[in-house]
Amino acid sequence: MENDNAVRVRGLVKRYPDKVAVDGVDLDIHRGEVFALLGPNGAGKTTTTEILEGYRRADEGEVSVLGTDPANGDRRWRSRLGIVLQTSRDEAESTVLELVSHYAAYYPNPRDPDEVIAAVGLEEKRKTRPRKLSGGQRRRLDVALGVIGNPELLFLDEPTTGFDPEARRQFWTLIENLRTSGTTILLTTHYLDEAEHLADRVGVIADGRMIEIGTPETLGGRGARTARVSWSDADGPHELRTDRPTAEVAALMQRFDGEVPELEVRRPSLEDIYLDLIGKANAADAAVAIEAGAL
Ligand SMILES: Nc1ncnc2c1ncn2[C@@H]1O[C@H](COP(=O)(O)OP(=O)(O)OP(=O)(O)O)[C@@H](O)[C@H]1O
Repeated sequence: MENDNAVRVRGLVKRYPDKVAVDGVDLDIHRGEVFALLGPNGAGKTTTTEILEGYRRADEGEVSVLGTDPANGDRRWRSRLGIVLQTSRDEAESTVLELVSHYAAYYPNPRDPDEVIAAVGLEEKRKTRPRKLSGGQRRRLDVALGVIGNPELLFLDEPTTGFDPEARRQFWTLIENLRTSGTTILLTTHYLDEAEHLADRVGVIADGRMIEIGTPETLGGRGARTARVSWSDADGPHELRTDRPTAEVAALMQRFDGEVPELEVRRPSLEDIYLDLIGKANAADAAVAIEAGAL
């Protein structure tokens, strides 16, 4: 029987000749959640997801995706996945509608091509050939092809790279709708606001290792970190750190007898926390290298 997790990974290792790309990763992705994998360039995100998708073989570890080891995944198993790769395909001579319909025919239980095209905001481009689409529109087409098979688990590798802000917001709505309909989603992204907006949980990977997994609100102790209250007066800008920002703001209001100039209350953003985690991981690696006499 399949367990409750869409993805279960234990001790995953992948070595390339001159690099350990994935170095003992553990990961659970619950059914129905949006999980964002974050990490700097070269951290091992794509390698990890490609192993989950069955495109690469693990060297060590246990991997289960929808109850199956991807190394043994058959066509039926594959039809339950949706995959949106980083680089888009270039099917030259079909229109958007023809292409999406063509992909639909590969799946036992596809979505309606017109509905999917509308959901990604390409209705007006139904009759257009992909090479005539803008970069952002092509990405939407990629997403349409990824979801046409009505996947239980959708892999999205940097899906909104090249999107304008409006397209990104529309895409987020699409993902939220997929999540509502029960699709499990593994997202890799370099946009921390995207992870914050979409993900139930995020995992931060650096140099092949999973440094931390948590919700966007609590990662790296974020929820417990102190707030910064800043304002200005005749002496210039001021800032203080406090666990009781409301009381500080109330005191400032009294002092200024109303409006506090340039008042701002700020808690660490997910980006602050992420950079902190990555910085600590780099520092730990450097310390190990010094100890080993490598630096
Ligand atoms: N086919 C390969 N042969 C050799 N080394 C590889 C291969 N694919 C990836 N690597 C190396 O493995 C490491 C992890 O790469 P990976 O593509 O998984 O990182 P990533 O986190 O997805 O990065 P990005 O954010 O840039 O997409 C990198 O150092 C990369 O150079």
